[in-house]
Amino acid sequence: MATVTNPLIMRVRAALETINDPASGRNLIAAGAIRGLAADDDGRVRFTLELSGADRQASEALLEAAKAAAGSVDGVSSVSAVATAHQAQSPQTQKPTTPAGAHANPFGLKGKPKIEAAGETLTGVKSVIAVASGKGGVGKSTVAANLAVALAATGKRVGILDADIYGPSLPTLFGLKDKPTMREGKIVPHEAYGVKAMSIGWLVDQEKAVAWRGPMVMGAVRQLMTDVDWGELDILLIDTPPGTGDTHLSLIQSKRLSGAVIVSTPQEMALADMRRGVALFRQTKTPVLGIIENMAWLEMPDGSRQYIFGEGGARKAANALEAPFLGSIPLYPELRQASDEGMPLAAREHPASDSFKELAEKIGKSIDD
Ligand SMILES: Nc1ncnc2c1ncn2[C@@H]1O[C@H](COP(=O)(O)OP(=O)(O)OP(=O)(O)O)[C@@H](O)[C@H]1O
Repeated sequence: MATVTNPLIMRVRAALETINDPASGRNLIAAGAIRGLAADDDGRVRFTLELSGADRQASEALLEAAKAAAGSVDGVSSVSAVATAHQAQSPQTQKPTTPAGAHANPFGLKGKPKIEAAGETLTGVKSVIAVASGKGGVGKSTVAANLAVALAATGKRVGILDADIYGPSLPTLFGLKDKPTMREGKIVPHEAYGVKAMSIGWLVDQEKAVAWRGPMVMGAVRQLMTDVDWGELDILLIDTPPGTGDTHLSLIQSKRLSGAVIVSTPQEMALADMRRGVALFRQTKTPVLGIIENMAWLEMPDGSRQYIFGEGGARKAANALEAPFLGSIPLYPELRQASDEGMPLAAREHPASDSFKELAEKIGKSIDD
């Protein structure tokens, strides 16, 4: 294999390495799916995405993700790419109800109901909103859980689905340890703090989940969207794993996302990853409802602010991306403590609750408009 020395191409390759090919379980570069990658002096990048185990819908989603990843690289002015997918199954033999590349029953549920076709899922749910972050550990799950509680307090019927397969935190954040029950072949979500709550952590043994590859992850996400009895909801928040991977692709493929909210700290490293997330959602025509800055500052006893991760970075990045800036959540030791104790701070009196309430009102309004 020829050695790549063009720095722009090397950066694009690195970006493409963050996208997984669910069929092979390897990243697009390692899977050899990227062919003819080239860039000219003006930063115009082109490549062909060659997939052998994906159907048209899956390859379209992967193509969009690959274009978004390449397009988010510094120095890239445009991306031109096409997919040449070979059908994994012929149209006659392909089952229309399970997307190609997705494992049909990763939880091994007994009496597993039929996975419905995309478009028929979550019929009682008005808006499905993904909560995403480019980087891990920025407080995405904490924000999602508290936002759900704050949204419920505004009178909306709210559900939260913790789809962070490799690090589910909702059981801890809501203090719910018991597995959910089944009713008429559907999983019944827990109810806590006025919110219907479901976590992949209740269904999957964490030690096994770390070894899950793309098809299992995609199947799990599909099942969580279709096999949970959400009933009638105004908003379903989906807490996704950090980065842009199989979970995001499954959600995009389901065509049920009404929008995405992106959480970031003001730190430049987190913002760079956040831009990639924004690019993915935009390229797949998922509206970015806005950006939330978490851990924005630490309030000192004298009332001054310490900007531990830098000042105002997420607001500036949101402006540059022309995405709505929804607001900032400071660093509150009580927020961490309440999360560890399984009692979301948004359910109590605290300045953080006011911040979550403001965010909830903005998000509620953006989906009502
Ligand atoms: N504003 C905040 N103030 C204080 N602590 C916070 C704040 N936001 C999050 N935390 C704490 O930071 C840690 C990481 O938060 P969290 O698990 O929500 O991040 P995440 O982005 O969802 O992580 P992952 O990458 O594992 O999905 C937790 O201990 C949480 O309690």
